[in-house]
Amino acid sequence: MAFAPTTSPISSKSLLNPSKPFNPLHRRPSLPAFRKPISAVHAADPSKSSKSAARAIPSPWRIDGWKEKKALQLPEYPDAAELESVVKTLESFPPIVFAGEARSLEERLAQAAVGRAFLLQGGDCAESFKEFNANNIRDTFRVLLQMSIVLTFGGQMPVVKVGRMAGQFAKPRSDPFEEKDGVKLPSYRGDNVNGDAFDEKSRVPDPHRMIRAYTQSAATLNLLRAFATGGYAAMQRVTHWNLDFTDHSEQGDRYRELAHRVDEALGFMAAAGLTLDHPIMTTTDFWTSHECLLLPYEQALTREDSTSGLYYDCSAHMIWVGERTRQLDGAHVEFLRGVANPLGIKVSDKMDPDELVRLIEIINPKNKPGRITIIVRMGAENLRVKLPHLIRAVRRAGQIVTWVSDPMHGNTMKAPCGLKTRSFDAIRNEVRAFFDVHDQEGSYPGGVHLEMTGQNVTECVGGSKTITYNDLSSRYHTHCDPRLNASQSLELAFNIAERLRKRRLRSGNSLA
Ligand SMILES: O=C[C@H](O)[C@H](O)COP(=O)(O)O
Ligand SMILES: C=C(OP(=O)(O)O)C(=O)O
Ligand SMILES: [Mn+2]
Repeated sequence: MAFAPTTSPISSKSLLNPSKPFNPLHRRPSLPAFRKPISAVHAADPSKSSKSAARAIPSPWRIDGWKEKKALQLPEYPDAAELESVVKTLESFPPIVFAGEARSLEERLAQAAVGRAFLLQGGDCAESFKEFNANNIRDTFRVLLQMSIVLTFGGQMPVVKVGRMAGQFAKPRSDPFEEKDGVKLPSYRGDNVNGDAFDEKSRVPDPHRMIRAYTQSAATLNLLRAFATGGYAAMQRVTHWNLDFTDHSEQGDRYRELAHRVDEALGFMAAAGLTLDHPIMTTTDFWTSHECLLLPYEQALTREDSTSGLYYDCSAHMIWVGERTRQLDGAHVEFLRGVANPLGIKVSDKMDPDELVRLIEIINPKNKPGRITIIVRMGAENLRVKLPHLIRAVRRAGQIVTWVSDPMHGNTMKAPCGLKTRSFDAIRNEVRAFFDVHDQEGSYPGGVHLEMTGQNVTECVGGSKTITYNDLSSRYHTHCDPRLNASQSLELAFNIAERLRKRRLRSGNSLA
């Protein structure tokens, strides 16, 4: 349970000494044994090239070893001493999450890898300092709860809820500069780095922003924990989670109908004498995640876990490497291979199957189930062509991964008004293609990764409460990419639930 007390406290020794060298291959014998590491298999196979054998013996990992590699998308801070002092301050702060929580998420993701659970990962493209308030946090949490009920009902399997929340503050950009009316300035890179106002001062990277991001993440997680365990998320409140503006809409009605069915089932269970006040019914599991981009911040929050001897990036339960920073010999991959959190890898149509296998081998040499989630984001058409090759290569290599669809980032376009948008139809089509390919390949669609909000924004076009290009500017609040609003998110959840239901009926499979 993510928000239950951890069984593996962080040692004070490690808090004082976060930079002790550590080799991820030297794990404690008490850890569960998994399959033979793939690197070991390769090393023992004389037919493998010496290049492959060399890959099998990675150099020992150090917490700051990434600094010796090429790092893309990192800001250049004007004052190195100021950066150093902020990093020192962050190192002295408590971790935001505990290692034990990350481990329990990894176990859940291992279930999703084999079709026994489904990941629902969602939240803002970029959290912001300006929009930091309780209502925003509550509304996104609430729509995720609603979606998870819809998905649980369709799939009849546990839904693993992970927010792009409490730390999603740093953004990679396609262009290092932004130009407006003949003025050229460095691009906005997320509130953890610089400001989004279009003036020279705002765009200068400021390390002190990392302190603000840390405190906002801690406060956000505190409220999420309170909602998750303090009664708000109790199953008996399933009919209360409707958002005001979905009250009189198609998606609101569909949700209400389903919530009443759940409510009736709870009534039946209570009448039959089953206790509904067990924590399973009164609390929920919720984890946090963000892109592991701003390495000085991530390093500063990385601590050695005294129980396992492993290093965890305690800025979030799960972190992922972005499409733009996943180079095999790059700084981000170097950092990630040494932290024991469950990790995501974003994958576009540019990913070559062999490269994916090598990347997985680098960051999961022990082939630990649940450690690697492949987040596919390439648009429906590309996906139908490319994903089968990726699935086959990974399967051939014997690697265990959780396949997840991000139907957002391969579908970004410019509306005639100049705003970035995404069409609901294109998003739905990519999810559909993702399920079709897994049906065809006999593999498992393990989850979805969405940019979404509980607010009634107008950022993506389409959906049953149709948003047109003309509507975009009325409530376009995102700080980076366009998000699904609450109604569009629910609508997509109903679509996905239907696919999960069909798979379940076809396989005659139930978890019971
Ligand atoms: O969120 C993802 C990326 O940071 C984003 O898609 C980049 O957007 P850009 O192409 O406007 O830089
Ligand atoms: C930057 C992101 O995605 P990608 O790396 O897939 O472009 C993101 O998830 O916001
Ligand atoms: Mn994005």
